[in-house]
Amino acid sequence: SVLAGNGYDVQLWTRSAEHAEQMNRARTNEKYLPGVALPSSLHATTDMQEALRGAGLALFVAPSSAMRAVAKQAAPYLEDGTLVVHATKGFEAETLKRMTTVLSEELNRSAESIVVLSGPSHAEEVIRKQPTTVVVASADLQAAEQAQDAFMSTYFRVYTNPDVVGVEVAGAIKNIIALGAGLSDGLGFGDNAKAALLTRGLAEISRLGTAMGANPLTFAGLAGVGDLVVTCTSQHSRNWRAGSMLADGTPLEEVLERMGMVVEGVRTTRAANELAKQYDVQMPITAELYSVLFANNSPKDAVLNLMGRLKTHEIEQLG
Ligand SMILES: NC(=O)C1=CN([C@@H]2O[C@H](COP(=O)(O)OP(=O)(O)OC[C@H]3O[C@@H](n4cnc5c(N)ncnc54)[C@H](O)[C@@H]3O)[C@@H](O)[C@H]2O)C=CC1
Ligand SMILES: O=C(CO)COP(=O)(O)O
Repeated sequence: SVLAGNGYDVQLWTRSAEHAEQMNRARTNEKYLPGVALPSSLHATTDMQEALRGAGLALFVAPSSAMRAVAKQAAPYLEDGTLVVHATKGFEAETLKRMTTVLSEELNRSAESIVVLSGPSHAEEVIRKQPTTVVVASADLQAAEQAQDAFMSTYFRVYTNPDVVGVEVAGAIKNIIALGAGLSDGLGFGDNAKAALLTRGLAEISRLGTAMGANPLTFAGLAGVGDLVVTCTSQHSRNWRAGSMLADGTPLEEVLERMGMVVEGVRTTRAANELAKQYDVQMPITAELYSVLFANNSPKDAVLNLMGRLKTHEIEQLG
């Protein structure tokens, strides 16, 4: 909708013929964003070749679990001059790879040329043209600026950042913290607990991100603090909602079924738990979430474990 509003002809690819037909007929997306009119220059299709023919820009936004499969389907039709952007928040579960790596491998182009778009941007608000700010990151500044120009509008402000690793890690890990914030609210804890989760969650994001090569300043930006705040506090957040349902003892499978939309934080918790080992960094909130999601630990015990950790410094001591 943002791109269509900026005057581009947009082809929205979906695997579901029924969904494409519904959107083209009713000019709304009843399944995911009901009741809001879609721009007239947006056309839904299930034909990947049609979607990519002559495209100036291709935005990949499948769930992380489907990114490789979707990129595989796109690869034969993607033209050399098409700018590749993605807005997916997660890692590939089996390989722990970031999304730019997965796209680079499947699309047979350098990871440096790919752009990631991230930041606090719930679709429910963007489609209603509510003021939103995001960041586009790429090792190639020209590519980032091309994406910035394409998406920038009166209600959608876009910043560039060269730190792809930082932006991708922040976007993925904040979903774990949002699950925790939902759990905390669901357990009836207050604002102090949520502020603690956000702040110590940011410490976890920064620790893993910098170990993976990110610029620590990225985590103070839109992809870091910005997205953490929105996902931990917004009524729209799928991860927050899933966390709050888990708090009352609803089994994970049932929570995911009831959500009916991707809850990236669940798979990301597994991936981040592995990455923490690989990079030898402490991620206590992630570890407790892992134990709740995958080892039947109770949310209350997870809180007790976090509060009962050995005393430590807030930041590393100098000298
Ligand atoms: N919803 C939001 O406000 C935002 C979402 N994101 C990110 O965008 C990504 C997608 O999230 P949502 O659109 O919210 O999820 P969603 O669950 O609402 O929609 C996912 C779409 O992907 C399709 N899909 C799933 N598996 C597929 C496959 N194997 N092949 C083809 N299509 C497949 C589904 O049919 C559905 O149309 C996630 O990584 C999320 O973190 C990022 C910013 C904001
Ligand atoms: O990343 C998002 C907003 O920026 C969406 O988060 P949820 O998946 O928790 O809704």
